[in-house]
Amino acid sequence: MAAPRILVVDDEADLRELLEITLLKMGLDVDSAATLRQARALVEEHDYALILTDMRLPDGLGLELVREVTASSKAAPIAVITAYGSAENAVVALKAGAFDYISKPVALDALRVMVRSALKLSEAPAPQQDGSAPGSRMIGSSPAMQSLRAQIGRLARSNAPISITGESGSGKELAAREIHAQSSRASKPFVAVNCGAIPETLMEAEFFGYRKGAFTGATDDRDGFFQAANGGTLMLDEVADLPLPMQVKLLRAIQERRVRKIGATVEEPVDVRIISATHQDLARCVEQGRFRQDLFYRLNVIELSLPPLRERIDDLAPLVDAILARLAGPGQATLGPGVLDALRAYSFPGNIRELENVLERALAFANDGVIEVGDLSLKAARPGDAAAREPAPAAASVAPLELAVELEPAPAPAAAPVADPVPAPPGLGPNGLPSNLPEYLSQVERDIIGRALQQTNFNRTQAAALLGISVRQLRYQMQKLEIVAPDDNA
Ligand SMILES: Nc1ncnc2c1ncn2[C@@H]1O[C@H](COP(=O)(O)OP(=O)(O)OP(=O)(O)O)[C@@H](O)[C@H]1O
Repeated sequence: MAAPRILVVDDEADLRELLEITLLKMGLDVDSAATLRQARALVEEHDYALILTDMRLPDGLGLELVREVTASSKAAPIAVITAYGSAENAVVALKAGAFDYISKPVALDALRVMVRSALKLSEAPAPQQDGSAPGSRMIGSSPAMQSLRAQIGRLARSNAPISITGESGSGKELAAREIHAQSSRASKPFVAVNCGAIPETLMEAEFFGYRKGAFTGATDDRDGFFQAANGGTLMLDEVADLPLPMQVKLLRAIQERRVRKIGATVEEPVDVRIISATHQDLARCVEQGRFRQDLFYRLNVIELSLPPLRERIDDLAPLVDAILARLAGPGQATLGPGVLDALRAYSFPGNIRELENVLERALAFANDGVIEVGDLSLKAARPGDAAAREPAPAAASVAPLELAVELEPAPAPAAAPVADPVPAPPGLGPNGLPSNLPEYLSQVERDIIGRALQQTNFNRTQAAALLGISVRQLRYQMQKLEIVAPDDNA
């Protein structure tokens, strides 16, 4: 079999030669061009496994070649070589369709990694006729889903950072996994990190790892998320929750493609593709000074927006079938009359995760695996639920099982003093005082947080805003008080 053929486009003879030698040593065939004109002629004539072009050429910009190659039917992966410190150029090239970029002075180890990654693209599994990838878990064939699949297929052929936006539970992580699975990185790890769930003090160690003895308790060397995802994809979920000091460190790691473990003296190269996701408006976070503009610019090279379930309601029936088959076994559960219509009429603020929870709960109530409208619990919260004690907006009407269990009222309160106009909260003794103050306060806090979550349909950002605390504080309290939201177990 012929060796893959690479085209190097650079007017600097020394650099061109260095690249040629490196690629030849990797067992590849190499053509080279010193101008755009020469490059165009070669691209016309041959099929390249990778094109590597400098940004500035004597007769034009490498960016022009990026645009032409990306638009052509051949669509070979094309990577750009950018001058040191010109991050903007790299971002512009990635947006124009470049597969990846490499900065001058060219680090040969990084070059080799990039070339191997490009070569693996041709080995990636081919999409099926409907545009879905083999083994895909993504269900739906609505126009919105078809367009999403096509975008995912294109994005999988690049190393550019992607920012996925979409409502809670709309499938952001699933889309990120799909991109990874269809990419040349598929055989390497996909690591998803919930940025809002890591205590601030542990962040650096979690992301970059540490050396033995770096701090008290560091009894062994440990890798961080970057090392764990090396060669693969690192998904930063709820990226808007990253504290500002960590944003600076993350930006550096992304730009330099190197990280330093805590306590280490040298940096190590890492090759990860970053996919970030949030249900917040990151641009707004930038305006509000909560998110660094430079990091936003770096993460947001390509945007992928996931439609909410209510905007692709045609997908509801196949989704219900697939979820029921997964939960009960194929053909074991069916829908009674009117159930699909009831589901179609519902707005699903929690999207597909909420649909999964609704069906799981309904199955628990269903007789002989036949789900009736009444089993869906789409309208009223159960008596005794936190939501039932407080008027909640219509959208928050589903009483999720897990939270309901967690929010079960505390042991029956003793009678409140007769003169007291306010009913005594649960857990108070006959003297109107709690017998265990910390336990009592935890219960009050648990109850209030539960109500805020119910009212906002488990949107942690909104719940935190209602309570005047940060999302981080809310997550921390939820963890401490063992409040489990339905989506935590999905
Ligand atoms: N198109 C789809 N087909 C089948 N299942 C889906 C689809 N989209 C999402 N799901 C399922 O819905 C659930 C939620 O998806 P996912 O975790 O990807 O959402 P998310 O947007 O990342 O959520 P969050 O905003 O809470 O981080 C998962 O169980 C996922 O497998």
